[in-house]
Amino acid sequence: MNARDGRAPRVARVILSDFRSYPALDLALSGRLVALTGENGAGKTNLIEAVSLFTAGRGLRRADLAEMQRAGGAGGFAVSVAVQGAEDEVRLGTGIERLPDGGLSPRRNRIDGVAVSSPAAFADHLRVVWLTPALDALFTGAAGDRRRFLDRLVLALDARHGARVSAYERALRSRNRLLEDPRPDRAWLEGIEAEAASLGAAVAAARMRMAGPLADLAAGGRDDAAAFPWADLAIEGEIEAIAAADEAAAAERMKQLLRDGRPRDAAAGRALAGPHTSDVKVRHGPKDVAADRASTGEQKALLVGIVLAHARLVASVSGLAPLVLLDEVAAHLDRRRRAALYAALDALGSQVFMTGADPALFGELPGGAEIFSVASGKVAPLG
Ligand SMILES: Nc1ncnc2c1ncn2[C@@H]1O[C@H](COP(=O)(O)OP(=O)(O)OP(=O)(O)O)[C@@H](O)[C@H]1O
Repeated sequence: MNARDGRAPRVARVILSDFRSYPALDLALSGRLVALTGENGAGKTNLIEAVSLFTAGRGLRRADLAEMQRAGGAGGFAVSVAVQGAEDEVRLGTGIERLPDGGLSPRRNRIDGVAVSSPAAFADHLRVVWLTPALDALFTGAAGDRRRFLDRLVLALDARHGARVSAYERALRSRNRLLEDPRPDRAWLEGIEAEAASLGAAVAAARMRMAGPLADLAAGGRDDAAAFPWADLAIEGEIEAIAAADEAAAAERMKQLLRDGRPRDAAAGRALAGPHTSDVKVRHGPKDVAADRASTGEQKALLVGIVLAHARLVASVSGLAPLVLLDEVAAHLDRRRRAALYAALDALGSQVFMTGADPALFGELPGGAEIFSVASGKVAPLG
């Protein structure tokens, strides 16, 4: 599906109150390409982090909410966005409040002023995908970071995935605690292992449901394939491999792994097998990207390729062309790749927020793009 044929919601206004470096901001946006420029520490990432909160999870820094309240502010913070959809505008709000006893409220989320229990509800109105410098080490860093990245890709499609992963990890922890007892209650142990097994199989199946179509979509001729080649994400996990064909069989296998692994896991204090230990092997053509020592710019181009394919997948599955947040991406691409990126983003139909210290990075942006300068908690059009 061409994203332009579907719904392509656009953030038309961002209002921040006591969010990180912003005491108060009310920013109107008229376009689909938004570039934020300004010196290091100016607040560019803070602004796109605020927008990233309108997804399931904790946003693009994965920070604690308490950390987001402005230092020196009254306590708490509020972020809201006006999202212009195909027919109407909807106001999404999130934040934490300072309570009379001095503590902080739980996160409060609202859609058009009506409370919703979880940020997952925002997915009906807005999907958001992002690429940040934290992902620069994705190919060469720890397996846990690749798993989290994979789960984030799934989460943008299926807002329940976060709860599924947390429930699986909780079940494993309960089972591991039971194993600390030399004579654990057998029925209880089997019950909790069965629960962990079915949750683990569901996590694995959700990953595979995302990875297959992502690869298919990336393989299907992209104009930008020369600039942003496809990096194949091969999930290396036994349970995932089984779950791809049969989730019930994966749950059975996982149950068996837990049962057989009891002595070993008890000694280790953790479960040594299952989808929480899977890895993602990233290949570019016949090459293993980690072992191949691709340059920083080449790795960035591969990451952009993944994000573009993911944005297209989110658009085709959800019917909503996602908002794309690209933090400090442009600076790491050569001129040819920058031009290809801007053309690809323009064709995608998504709204895009980009950051970069140097306004010259955004020189090739198509007409209609808005470039802002960010400084000391203020955002003003450049020009
Ligand atoms: N809770 C907070 N309260 C007040 N200020 C904060 C808070 N959290 C972060 N900041 C400030 O925000 C600034 C960082 O902003 P941000 O990361 O958005 O910068 P940036 O413009 O993206 O810079 P760079 O180009 O270096 O990435 C820092 O000066 C930091 O002290």
